[in-house]
Amino acid sequence: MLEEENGVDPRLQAISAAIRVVPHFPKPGIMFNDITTLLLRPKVFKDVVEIFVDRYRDMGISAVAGIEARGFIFGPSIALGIGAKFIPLRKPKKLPGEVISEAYVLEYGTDCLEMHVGAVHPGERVLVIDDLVATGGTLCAAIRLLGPMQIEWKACLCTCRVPSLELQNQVNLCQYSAVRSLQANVATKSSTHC
Ligand SMILES: O=P(O)(O)OC[C@H]1O[C@H](OP(=O)(O)OP(=O)(O)O)[C@H](O)[C@@H]1O
Ligand SMILES: Nc1ncnc2[nH]cnc12
Repeated sequence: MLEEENGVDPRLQAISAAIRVVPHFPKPGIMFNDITTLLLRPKVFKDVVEIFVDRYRDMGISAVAGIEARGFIFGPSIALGIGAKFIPLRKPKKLPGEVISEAYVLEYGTDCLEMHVGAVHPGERVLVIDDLVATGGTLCAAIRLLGPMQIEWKACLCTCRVPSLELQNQVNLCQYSAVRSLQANVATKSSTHC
């Protein structure tokens, strides 16, 4: 478990500091949170995975769904750490089998997520992983995609939250965690509905 100083996990500061913020990328006005700088620091990268593995192991989670592309960086390690399968939620026209799709609006564009039919079964406990939440549009799309599957439980995890943006209402109703949030601390919101 975590060694804590004043109730705050000391790893969180290092995780927050390792994420580079690049102004005006990919468009003027966007403060881009670049997690590639975190990936260059193996200890910090490992800490991110371990924080989520520690939190979600032994909770009967059978599947981790990672959102392309950056959810593929953290998701598989977390899945292996908790002994779950990994389900890629991919961008359009990448999956060869029968898919279900969900379109969504981003801070700087629009996109769509797809999942193979049969990847998850009713009653499974599923964790959704991405690198960060900005407007929450992507997480909402993942939740909408998984919604009809009648899964028992879902949570959305991210390494950081872009603090200047208001989350879409649906994400505020989701359970999500952000290592870096307004307080540069772990933020967790819970609800049974999304
Ligand atoms: O909360 P939101 O406003 O939806 O934004 C967050 C999403 O945006 C980024 O991905 P992006 O769509 O840029 O794709 P990428 O992972 O392929 O770079 C990020 O990895 C999240 O998936
Ligand atoms: N501000 C941001 N930084 C990094 N990735 C993002 N995806 C959407 N908004 C983003």
